[in-house]
Amino acid sequence: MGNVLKADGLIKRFGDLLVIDNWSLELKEGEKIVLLGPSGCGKTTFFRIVAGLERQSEGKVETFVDKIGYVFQEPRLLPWRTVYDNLKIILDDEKKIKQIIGMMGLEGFEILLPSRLSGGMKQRVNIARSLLVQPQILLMDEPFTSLDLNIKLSIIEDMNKMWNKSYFSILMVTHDIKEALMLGNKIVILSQRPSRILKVFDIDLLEEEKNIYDKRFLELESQITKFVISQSEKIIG
Ligand SMILES: Nc1ncnc2c1ncn2[C@@H]1O[C@H](COP(=O)(O)OP(=O)(O)OP(=O)(O)O)[C@@H](O)[C@H]1O
Repeated sequence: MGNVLKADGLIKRFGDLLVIDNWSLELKEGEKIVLLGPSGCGKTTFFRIVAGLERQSEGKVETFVDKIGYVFQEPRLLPWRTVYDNLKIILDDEKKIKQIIGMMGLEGFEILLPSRLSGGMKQRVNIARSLLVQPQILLMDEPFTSLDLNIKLSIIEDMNKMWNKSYFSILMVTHDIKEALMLGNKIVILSQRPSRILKVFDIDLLEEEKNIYDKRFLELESQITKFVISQSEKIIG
């Protein structure tokens, strides 16, 4: 498996403010990495650097693909266009649109305007838009923050099914350990700003263990929670 993304000794400052302090990270083909870190530690800044919207201060960030998708926290749908047309504007290909509508659980919603959709359905359309162009890397910046747990878990389940079929790489940012465990093959724990990579957890949960009541899921959740708390106590103490 080759790398699709590689960050090496990445440093980012805004004026005197050191935000990202020496991150080195590799995302491999078909890998799903979740960045878990406190507010303001530079997660969005990292995504902006990867997407070419921001420049690093020092170090290297390389991508080895030509298509990167970006899912923002708030769905950015055109309010005057239907669900179908919000997809068509990205890619005018009826077959692919129908396929993605099916995979993201949007059947029956095609002719509705975004104002008629729940927050979860809006985010499903938003993700469908990003996946329509078949990106090799999908960046997801806290896409489920405003959604109820059962809704976010059901969207992640559908995303995992899509990933099983097309095998793109995902880099997601979240504050939520359950969400991270449901999606990620790896969870990268970040410190407070100036942020460093504190630890990387390899997640080897089987498909049937990706369930918030599963014993191994709960064990991993508790292990990661303990680690995160021990780190924040170090800072407070
Ligand atoms: N263009 C900018 N100019 C100056 N400071 C910035 C700029 N962009 C971000 N910052 C600062 O960099 C820090 C990191 O911001 P960033 O949005 O990357 O954090 P984050 O980890 O994504 O936070 P959150 O989880 O709250 O979204 C913050 O202190 C922010 O104020």
